[in-house]
Amino acid sequence: MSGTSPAVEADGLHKRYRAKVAVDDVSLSIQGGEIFGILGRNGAGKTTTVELIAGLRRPDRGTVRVLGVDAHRDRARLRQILGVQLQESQLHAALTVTELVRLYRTFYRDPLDAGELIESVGLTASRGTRFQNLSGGQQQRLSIALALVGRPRVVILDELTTGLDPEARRQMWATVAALRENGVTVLLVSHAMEEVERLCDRVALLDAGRVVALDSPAGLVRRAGFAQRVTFVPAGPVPEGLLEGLLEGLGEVERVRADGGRVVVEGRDDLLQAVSVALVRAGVVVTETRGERATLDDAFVALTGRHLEHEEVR
Ligand SMILES: Nc1ncnc2c1ncn2[C@@H]1O[C@H](COP(=O)(O)OP(=O)(O)OP(=O)(O)O)[C@@H](O)[C@H]1O
Repeated sequence: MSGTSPAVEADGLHKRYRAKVAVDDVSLSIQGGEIFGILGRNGAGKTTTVELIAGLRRPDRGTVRVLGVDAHRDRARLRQILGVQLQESQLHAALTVTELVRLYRTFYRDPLDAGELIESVGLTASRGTRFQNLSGGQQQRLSIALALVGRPRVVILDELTTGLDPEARRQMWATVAALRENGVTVLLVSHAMEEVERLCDRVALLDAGRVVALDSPAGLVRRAGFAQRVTFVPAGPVPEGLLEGLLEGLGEVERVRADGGRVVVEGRDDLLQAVSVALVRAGVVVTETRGERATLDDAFVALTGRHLEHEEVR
């Protein structure tokens, strides 16, 4: 591969399941050594997109090249350069960690050493444990190990931290960051914006099968249209329009709106300080004051009118 040709080039991908268009004209160009994220709501078409890139599904239209290899015409060569960890991998439940790694080693010409690989994902102490008896986090780590066993130059990881506790999630992020250090290109599918913001060099936001924006995480967050947000609840009744009038006069404020009982102020710079001082000076008592940066979710709302993550009932 020359230094400038992309590691993954997907062009005009389209996939329909009967009446449902899952992927609608998706084109992506991923550079070597990038951690590239695909972020979207449940059902946005993320998994279908990466299955098309991995050569596991045939597109109705469009082409995929991974390091120059046609993903649909040359599956045998693709398998040697691409590692794939998909959601809910179907592994032989009765085999142990070591047995599974040994089995997968036989699929590749120049596989990694079994013991070193198991060590690198922190499973040495569990190497004799059957897959079905591993914790969720251990199963995830094993599935990453199996995606890496053939020394792939490109790796696809789909929802790698879903269902993991915070500690296991952080370990997984460290594993992915280490892949980039070794020059591996990573295509990371997620609906968790924190994960994508931390790890990815660039992100494609997918909605209803289409790429609605593609940029660095910071570049995407700028699409939110504001940098800071302050919310608070007035302690008592406030005459209508008073707060809006007071706050809209501040240089840092871009927008003020009511959201139920809360007041939401969007703007920039040290918004929290500016708003707090103005409220104190005007003698308005407030509670539950919170200042936060704009996130990828705010950008997603600005682009699509909907939130990224479902409002799940907890
Ligand atoms: N095998 C299939 N047959 C029919 N419809 C499918 C099939 N696989 C996916 N779909 C539909 O296609 C759309 C895209 O699904 P896909 O799994 O690619 O989305 P996703 O963004 O990965 O979602 P999730 O985050 O829930 O995994 C969804 O509406 C889904 O219901």
